[in-house]
Amino acid sequence: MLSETRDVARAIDALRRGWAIAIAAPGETALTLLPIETADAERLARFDPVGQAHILLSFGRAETLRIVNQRAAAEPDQPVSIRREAWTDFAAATALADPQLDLATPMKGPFRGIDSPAPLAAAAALRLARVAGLLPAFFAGGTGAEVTITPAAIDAHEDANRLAIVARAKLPVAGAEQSEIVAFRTPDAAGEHVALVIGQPDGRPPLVRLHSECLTGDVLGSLKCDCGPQLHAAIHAISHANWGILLYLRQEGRGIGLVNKLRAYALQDQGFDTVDANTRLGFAIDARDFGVAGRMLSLLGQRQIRLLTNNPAKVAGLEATGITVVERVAHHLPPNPHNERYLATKRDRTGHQL
Ligand SMILES: Nc1nc2c(ncn2[C@@H]2O[C@H](COP(=O)(O)OP(=O)(O)OP(=O)(O)O)[C@@H](O)[C@H]2O)c(=O)[nH]1
Ligand SMILES: [Zn+2]
Repeated sequence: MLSETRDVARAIDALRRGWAIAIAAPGETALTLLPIETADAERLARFDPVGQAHILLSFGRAETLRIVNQRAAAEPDQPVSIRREAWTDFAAATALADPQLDLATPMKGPFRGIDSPAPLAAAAALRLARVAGLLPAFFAGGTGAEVTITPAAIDAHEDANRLAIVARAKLPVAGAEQSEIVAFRTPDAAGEHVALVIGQPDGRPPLVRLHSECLTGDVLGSLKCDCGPQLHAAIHAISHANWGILLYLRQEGRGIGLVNKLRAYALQDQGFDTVDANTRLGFAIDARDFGVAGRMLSLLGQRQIRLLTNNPAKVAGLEATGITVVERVAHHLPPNPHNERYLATKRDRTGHQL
């Protein structure tokens, strides 16, 4: 497994450089894949010299493009494969992959859906695109893969159970001077998650906040979301409660990565809300893996917690990992004119208790 997960790291690197990879699932022939976002016309010509390749999109993206209606067999959350027609040159494929171009290129198609020659590999490819921070859209079925991996190796690469504590030190922070920072990582995946343990255990379940990284909110003070104020208010609330844990999870943009989150912001500039923006890009509304948080709490010896959140899906996601949430504690911050719509969408479309 060691060399297989190393190959996944090589595959992620290849995708980001615009090189082809292959995914071989049990019982399927290997599917070669060229990421549309990082390819170019020349690479496409090399990948698909005779025009045999097809295009692989996520269900949400295909639905946005009105492709799935023509495919009775299409099932939600299953990737959608369409034929590469004579008109589907590199520029046309880019317009299929990137929703930022939807308003500029409204006329697309006609499309012809096909049965994927390798559905398990296709689904794994879309998972890997998210991990790589790329648009989930590929040319598939060409030649010239740099590396071949399996879906199981992708899962192992992302396996939260492989997280371990790698460093810990005292870290006095504003609002909580008696704090210790604990760093976690896995042998493979890039994100280094941290926990801030505030105060001393007092026998009661800790007050816990799961904070997902938000560069724009946490560092730049963005007013588009509520992350920055929530982060600081959480530290104060935990400090006030005597003891608890802030988990700072490297799951930017609810797990789609910074660049894709900024693409979602660009779609919001065009009028779409946060939920529709993610769907148009081809991602789940919330792509986070709460197994990471569950594993971190277990490693800190805390399996019963009080959770600071307005998001019932977070409670459910954590409980599914074996952590008991004895109490949900609301975490409301005053809205501002820039995040009013975002907060309303969370309330109306993702079940937040606001
Ligand atoms: N994809 C996407 N991510 C966003 C957007 N706005 C904020 N985020 C990300 O959402 C995450 C914030 O989630 P949390 O603070 O854990 O909040 P939550 O799931 O809404 O639930 P609470 O615990 O109630 O705050 C961060 O990773 C942000 O980067 C957006 O418009 N699109
Ligand atoms: Zn934010």
